[in-house]
Amino acid sequence: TQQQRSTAQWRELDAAHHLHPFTDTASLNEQGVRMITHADGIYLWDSEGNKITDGMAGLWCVNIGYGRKDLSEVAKRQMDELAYYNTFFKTSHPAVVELSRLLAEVAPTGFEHVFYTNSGSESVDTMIRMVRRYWDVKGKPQKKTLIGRWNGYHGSTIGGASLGGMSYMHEQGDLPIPGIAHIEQPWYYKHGKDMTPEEFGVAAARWLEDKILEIGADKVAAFVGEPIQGAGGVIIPPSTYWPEVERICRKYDILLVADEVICGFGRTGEWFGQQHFGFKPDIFTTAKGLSSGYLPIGAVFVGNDVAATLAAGGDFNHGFTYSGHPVAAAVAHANVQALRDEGIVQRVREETGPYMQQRWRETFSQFEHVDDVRGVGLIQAFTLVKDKAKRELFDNWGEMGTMCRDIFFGNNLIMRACGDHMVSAPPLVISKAEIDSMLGTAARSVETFEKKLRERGLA
Ligand SMILES: Cc1ncc(COP(=O)(O)O)c(CNc2cccc(C(=O)O)c2)c1O
Repeated sequence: TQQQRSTAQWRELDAAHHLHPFTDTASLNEQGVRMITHADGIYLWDSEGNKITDGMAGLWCVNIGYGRKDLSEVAKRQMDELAYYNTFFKTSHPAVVELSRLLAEVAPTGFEHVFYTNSGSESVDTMIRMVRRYWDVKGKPQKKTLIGRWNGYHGSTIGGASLGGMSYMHEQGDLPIPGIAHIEQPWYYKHGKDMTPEEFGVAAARWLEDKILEIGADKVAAFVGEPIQGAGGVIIPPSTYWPEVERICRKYDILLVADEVICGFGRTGEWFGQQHFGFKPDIFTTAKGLSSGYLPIGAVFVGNDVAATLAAGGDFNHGFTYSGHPVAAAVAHANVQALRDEGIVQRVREETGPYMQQRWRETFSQFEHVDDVRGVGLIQAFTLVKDKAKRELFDNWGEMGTMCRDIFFGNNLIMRACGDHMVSAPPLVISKAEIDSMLGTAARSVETFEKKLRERGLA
């Protein structure tokens, strides 16, 4: 078993040797990390024995919940049988075949083919290369540009970070790469002005048409978007947005790609977010809930006509050592099978999702500095605002979110601050009683936050 150390010793060694993602290392090392040592269901425990409610399912990924010994048993059995072999050079293995069959079953109709990666970013980079290859094979090699949204998130590889619309990422590494464009995000609360949500949804989709005409449809390869923008702060487009986006993509003959890394595998109550919004992409990218984070694995679901076109093009010169890794594939198979056969996705759609959405709105609509209370299935958020009546946001975007997030964390409830949006995406196995308990803690935390605002004369 693991070497037992004091929290202080863990912290010291971590500070000495471990570089964390998306972190200001110097400031982190001043405060020291929180050592998470165990987890079960929707709960984490830290090295000081504190029990923490994980309102974020890790990083939006532990859909099946923590502590599933059946998954660790599958991992051990597969590792003992075949710990690794590759899927290059005309070889395959039972684990990846069984996973591929299962994924074709749970996928929306028209998706029979899956390409494997190790992460969401690698799924996005794979998609970028597939999309450009598709148009080469179609004899339109000048169709290269992919359009994403500002404040969209598609990962941290060169391609994913370029396609994403986080400018603070573009500034580091001279991104975006050539052939990437962005349009404004469908954030009704900020851009909706005097339009109804339905009118705004169409208007926001038309921004895509404007961009296509600006670039030239003959140069545009694809439009890429998350059904609901996750890391951008749970930006839920009006119902009219995605059908209008799809219509525009068909009109100008550009591929439509859904990034389902967060929305996939039951998060919205449907298997995939595209089904909640009623649109059909040509390709979609996944990771996270595919294995519930138990092992790193991603998958690109390739629509039948894109798959046929790629196949007609002979060698597709792309792939990874661990594409279809046997242990990751076996665990993903067990995870997806459980999400389906234990009725977990169905329960989100029919029971716990509706319950969370009702209780979430009841809990947060009462606060003076909370607005745009929103959510679908088990992904939900609200925005911290300066003046609700005027729909006025706070200055210094993100400062209030950080302060509020720290209050939550101090109450042993993990939520995520994306700017001044407070967001939550708990494991899909959360019960109604656990929802009530989580929201009780959350309400107390927001009360403390508003008290702090008044003390600082900000409210
Ligand atoms: C829509 C989407 N696409 C791609 C990725 C990249 O996946 P990988 O990280 O596995 O390469 C993501 C990942 N999303 C993500 C990753 C890490 C942190 C947070 C956060 O909200 O704090 C969000 C994502 O949300």
